[in-house]
Amino acid sequence: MPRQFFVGGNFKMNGVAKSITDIVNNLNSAKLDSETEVIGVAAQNVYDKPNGAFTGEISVEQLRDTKIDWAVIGHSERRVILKESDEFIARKTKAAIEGGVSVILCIGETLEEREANKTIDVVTRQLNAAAKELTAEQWDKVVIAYEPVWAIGTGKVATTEQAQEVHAAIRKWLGDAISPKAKENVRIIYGGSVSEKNCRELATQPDVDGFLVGGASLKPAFVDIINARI
Ligand SMILES: O=C(CO)COP(=O)(O)O
Repeated sequence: MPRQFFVGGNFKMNGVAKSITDIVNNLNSAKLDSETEVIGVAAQNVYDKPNGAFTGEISVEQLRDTKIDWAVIGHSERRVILKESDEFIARKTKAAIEGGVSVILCIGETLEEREANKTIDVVTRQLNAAAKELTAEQWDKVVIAYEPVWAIGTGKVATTEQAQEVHAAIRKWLGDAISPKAKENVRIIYGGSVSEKNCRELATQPDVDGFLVGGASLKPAFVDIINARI
């Protein structure tokens, strides 16, 4: 079975009731590619402990209770601004999956790391941390989002070759470190300045299984990105 194309919108800390209602109404009235999985509502974070005195955090159980069954974990804005470590992100990923919440696990290198030819080392380190916590079967509940930090919110998108090269390396890692099944089935999506202009070409790449869209997900053009394959 081919991997189902997967598109998520990451609104980040943007929007108020009126603007989000407009976005949702636009999506509901648009004709969306029925072969693309567009996730409903996802959390942008979750804590690794089940409950307790952790002011400001949200638990997996609380997400499930509000019918949220996806969480974005490890976004570079949390790694960089909130100083979340690979290990903490891995523990949160495990807690989410064990509690029944699927995870969009974000990884990616900074510009400095890319220029030092460390891209594959960095994404492998980030993935290895998650692999320490998860069983091979639990990777069924993970979508990996490769988001080069230098491409996020900058308008500087990775070229199709740059994206495919890293996605292929991640897929190889899945085979070597997890299982042949994970290599075949885990979706690897790209994020970083995806727009209605560049999405079609990126979507032609064999290991680009979808997108995680920031700024453009707040605009009507998000529909064109969801429909990148038609
Ligand atoms: O961070 C992103 C998605 O998680 C990407 O953001 P932009 O699409 O705004 O570059």
